[in-house]
Amino acid sequence: MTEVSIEALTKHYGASLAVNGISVKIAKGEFISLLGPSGCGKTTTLKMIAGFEDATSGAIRFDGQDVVHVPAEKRDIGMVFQSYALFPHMTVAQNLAFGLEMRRRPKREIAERTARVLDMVQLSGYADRYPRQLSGGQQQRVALARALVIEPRILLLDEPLANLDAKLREEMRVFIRDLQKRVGITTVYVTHDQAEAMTMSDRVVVMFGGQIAQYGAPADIYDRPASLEVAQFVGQVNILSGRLLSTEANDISIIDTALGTVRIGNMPRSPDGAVTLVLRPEAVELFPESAGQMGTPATITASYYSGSLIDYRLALDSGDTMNVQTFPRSRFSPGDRVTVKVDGDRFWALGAAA
Ligand SMILES: Nc1ncnc2c1ncn2[C@@H]1O[C@H](COP(=O)(O)OP(=O)(O)OP(=O)(O)O)[C@@H](O)[C@H]1O
Repeated sequence: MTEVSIEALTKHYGASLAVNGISVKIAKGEFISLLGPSGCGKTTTLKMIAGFEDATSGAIRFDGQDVVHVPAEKRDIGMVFQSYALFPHMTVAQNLAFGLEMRRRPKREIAERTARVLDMVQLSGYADRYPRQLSGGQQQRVALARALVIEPRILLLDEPLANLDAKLREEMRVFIRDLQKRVGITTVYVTHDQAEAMTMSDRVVVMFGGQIAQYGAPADIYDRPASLEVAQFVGQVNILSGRLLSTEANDISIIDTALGTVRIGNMPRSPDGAVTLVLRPEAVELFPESAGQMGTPATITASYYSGSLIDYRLALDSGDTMNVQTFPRSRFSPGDRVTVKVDGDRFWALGAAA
């Protein structure tokens, strides 16, 4: 297993800055995702780790050794692309054997390793098929097998599931993650799909405009986003403006919001006392007004049913609007009067220390 350390890595394409001084440490055997919108520099970062692009400046270390000047073929990387990139005129077994033949491994070893890795990706019976005789998901598993059969130090995947349909994509997430854990290989995964990054990764690097906006465990990024941009990129969010009323001795701030007073720890100091709070739609509970619960009164303005969940839009009596997501246990209709309740620790103040 290999530790990867990226330090102040920068890439210019002419005058444009694709990657702007990013630093990331990836522990041995860790699975991290580079997550961000199109053009944020994910693929360029991956290509620099692989050695397909030269860095303009900065360091990339594998177990402490700077590989910036090591050519791609000597970096010992396994790579999987969105497009599979299988050799169409070769069978599955030949596709897998190719990298080992290039490394001049003995025939017997090639046969053994190919069979073992095909078994790992559950394609043992498919060795003699050609790529065109396989489904998209099977082709991607062959691409994964081909990357792993050379027993690389690091596995790099660039949007590997983007060509698959939604259901298969979800199955493949679990498949790749399980396989990665079994093999125990340090892995960097590029995606613009937040659900994919969240479900698969130990840690997620959120990138915007060539820079790192946040690097942390999925739950930290979701529950304690570093900025509004991160909060919005990784899920739906309600934004509430608040006003600091007072601060208690234990550094708990009391904040006035449209949902009542909220207590928040480690708040950043703002000169005018203004605070921006974020609240995930599923952190909100709704009760019929007739139930007489304590909370904030509101009216349902729209509802969207999606099977397992319902999304509501609602208008608070104060005039603020909110999105709420619930299980379809209690069904409300537009016009219904409701009481809104939120557990105090579900609020997150932007700029607060995580
Ligand atoms: N070979 C190149 N020459 C010039 N500019 C490039 C080149 N490759 C990438 N860029 C630019 O660098 C920036 C980062 O591109 P990159 O492909 O790394 O983004 P990305 O986050 O992977 O996006 P996507 O999800 O669309 O692949 C973009 O502005 C892109 O236009």
